[in-house]
Amino acid sequence: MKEVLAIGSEISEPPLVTSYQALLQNNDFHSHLKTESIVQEIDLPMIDLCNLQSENREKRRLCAEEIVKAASEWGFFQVLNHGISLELLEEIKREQVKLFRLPFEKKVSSGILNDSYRWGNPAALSVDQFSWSEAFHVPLDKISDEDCSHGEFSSLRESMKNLGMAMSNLGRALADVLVQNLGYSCGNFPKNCDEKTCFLRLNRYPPCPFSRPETGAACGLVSHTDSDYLTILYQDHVGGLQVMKDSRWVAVRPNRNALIVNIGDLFQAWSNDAYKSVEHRVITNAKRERYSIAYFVCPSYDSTIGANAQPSRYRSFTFGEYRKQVQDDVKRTGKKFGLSRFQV
Ligand SMILES: O=C(O)CCC(=O)C(=O)O
Ligand SMILES: [Fe+2]
Repeated sequence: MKEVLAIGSEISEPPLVTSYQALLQNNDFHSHLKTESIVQEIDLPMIDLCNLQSENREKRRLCAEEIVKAASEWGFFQVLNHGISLELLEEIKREQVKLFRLPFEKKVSSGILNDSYRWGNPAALSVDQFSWSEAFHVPLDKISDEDCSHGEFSSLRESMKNLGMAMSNLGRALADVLVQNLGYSCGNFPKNCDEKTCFLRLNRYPPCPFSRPETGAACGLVSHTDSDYLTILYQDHVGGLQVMKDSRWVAVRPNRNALIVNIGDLFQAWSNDAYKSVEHRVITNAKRERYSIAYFVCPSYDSTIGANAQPSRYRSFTFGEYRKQVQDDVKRTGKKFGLSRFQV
């Protein structure tokens, strides 16, 4: 496969084929493609959030019950009437397309969006750790930085700011429901989550010539759980997100009116496993590129995350310790061990 990247080149694709050359030449890759089973497409539980604001107490109670049930049984759900306009979501998608069409060289080296461009998976040691994607990963407070404006991208900055604010409100409303359900007051949770610690990630999954979606190969984003409290995701119409349900992968049918919400590791620990942080991954498409945007609710690194209920299934740890353990594990083994490292 041809993938030449000359200095000063205008090519916008990251050199994924070149970076995975050794893995692609390995026979394992082709046997891996054959071993996965067919993945069924499903609709995630759908929750209409207009009932959360209802004057009718019973409607509010039922809506909260649906959120709690989905967070406990699936760890993933979709929300409608989430308070973020379709216009804003479509606008950010247009801006995202423009951003990723920049030449690769520029994305890597011009410091755009807080110098947060990442691509592929440098830690990949085998085919199942293969990541066919590129992303910008920006803390909310850096969106407004001068560095992030970059002339032609001032409209991107504006829509990211608006989206960050709207997603932060939505995240808080959902966290309130989940916290109250466990009998705690919602005022101080999630603790120490603010503009410095929460971030937006703009994802792009280039078309992948090795894609076999019917068998679940190859990965745009390897199987993982999110290392945060809560994630809110907007995906385009292409599809590719898969979620682990009852020990099987299921493919999430895209819905342009809905946002996807998932529980992260920190909420699972905090809730003493009442809510589930579930493995998910993204499968590439052979012909079409895919875009998504994720908002991650994270606390400051010195925040302590412990389970509240006793006996606690987790020892108390800071978010900083958690991140470091995850990074060390990934570097050493190519895999994230996550919460299992902190179980008592
Ligand atoms: O792009 C997607 O659908 C999922 C992204 C995701 O899981 C993540 O960024 O952690
Ligand atoms: Fe994720």
